[in-house]
Amino acid sequence: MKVAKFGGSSVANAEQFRKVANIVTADPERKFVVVSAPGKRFKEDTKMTDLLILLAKKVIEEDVYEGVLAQVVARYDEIVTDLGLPRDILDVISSNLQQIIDTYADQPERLMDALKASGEDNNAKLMAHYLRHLGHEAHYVNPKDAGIFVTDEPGNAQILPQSYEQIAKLKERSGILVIPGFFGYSLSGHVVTFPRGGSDITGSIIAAGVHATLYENFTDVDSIYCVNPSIVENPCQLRELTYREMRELSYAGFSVFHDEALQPVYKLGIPVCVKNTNNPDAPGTFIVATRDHRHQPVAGIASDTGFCSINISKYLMNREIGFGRRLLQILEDEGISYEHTPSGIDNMSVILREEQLAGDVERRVLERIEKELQVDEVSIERDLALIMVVGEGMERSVGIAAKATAAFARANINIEMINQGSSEVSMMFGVKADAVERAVRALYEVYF
Ligand SMILES: Nc1ncnc2c1ncn2[C@@H]1O[C@H](COP(=O)(O)OP(=O)(O)O)[C@@H](O)[C@H]1O
Ligand SMILES: N[C@@H](CC(=O)OP(=O)(O)O)C(=O)O
Repeated sequence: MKVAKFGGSSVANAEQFRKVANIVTADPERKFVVVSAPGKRFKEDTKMTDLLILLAKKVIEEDVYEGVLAQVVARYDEIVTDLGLPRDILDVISSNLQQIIDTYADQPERLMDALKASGEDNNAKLMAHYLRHLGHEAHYVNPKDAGIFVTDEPGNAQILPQSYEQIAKLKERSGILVIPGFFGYSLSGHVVTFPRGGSDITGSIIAAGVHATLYENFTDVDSIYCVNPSIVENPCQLRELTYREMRELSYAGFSVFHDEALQPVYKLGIPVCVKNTNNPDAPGTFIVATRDHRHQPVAGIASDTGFCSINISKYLMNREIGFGRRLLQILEDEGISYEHTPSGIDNMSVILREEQLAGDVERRVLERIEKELQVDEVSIERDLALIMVVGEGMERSVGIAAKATAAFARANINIEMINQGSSEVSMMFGVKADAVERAVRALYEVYF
């Protein structure tokens, strides 16, 4: 049995719904279908989730929200009308949205999560309805009914391990089961969403729970490419990636698959296949436990912007036992997570996402570092981008770093920092954000 997850672009309008129905019904193994909320229909379009976030903000700020609510319903109306489904479904959707607004008007976090989740919830109801309309046995399954129980962290849920036992029972149900992605329920019964892009996580949870033979992740590209296709035109397609490579690449910027979505499946060795809804005959990319990396030690190059580096120097830092711990404790006290900590004998840098230093946080952190650690100097370097070169074969290949540094030199790009983890599956380069695309292209030239 397979789990097929369809991303927002795959369910953005009626034409996409038809493609999904064709794909699902073409293979009787595709029993579990996970859907996202409608995504963008064209480049400048707004994703349903973003529309729902705007709606929640308007309600929270006690602003006029009816116009945005009407836009949300209009998107479903377009799908219902084009598919020729009965219009009373739209009344159910409208009253469901109004009920969420009325119930949680004075609980902003709950309202935000419930409205965000409604995007996938209503879309899953529509998809099940459409499959039945075509004559197939299909059922909408609410995540509570499926057994998806999560931590109570609004917008940042994590699956609770006890969920899997109940999810396994889905196998006993008949027909195609359509499950909304992106959210679960806390043990106290509240809707809680995963981080953005989290429908991939739902698909993986269901795949692990039912011990699927394959988790198919349908999106809008033929495969995972070795670099982001918006940076390099027509880059090489990857046939296979390992779980470790994909985890590193998605964390570092390959937004095609959520970086937290591999955790449920990798322990069970369930393969993931990323495929194109618009071209389902293309073989796609398989994410598996091992691959033959002899001919291609580097699997991919990912990049992301929005980082900064807190640079600290103190003479004889190397003699001060506990310096690193006390520095990281300051960040922990502020709830800040960090990415890397490159260090020298008398200096240490902490690289983190810039947005975490918003408001008063930056001043507090810098003051505490100066006062409590008695440093000689502390400064912040902004507008950094991180580039991650990833590949299982890098560990056994000589000259990978040399190729990168030579490529940067030829392109006249200054490397702000270099870091390599002990697993040697990845190598990180920090550059100024305005040079990142040139840097990725330069690396692509030498590795592929
Ligand atoms: N290395 C990569 N390979 C393929 N796609 C990538 C890569 N990096 C970024 N992407 C982007 O990811 C997009 C698909 O992810 P997403 O927009 O989340 O799709 P969905 O709507 O199916 O959830 C692609 O259209 C592409 O622009
Ligand atoms: N709709 C949610 C969850 C999701 O996974 O969407 P998509 O499959 O379109 O990335 C979001 O936009 O974050």
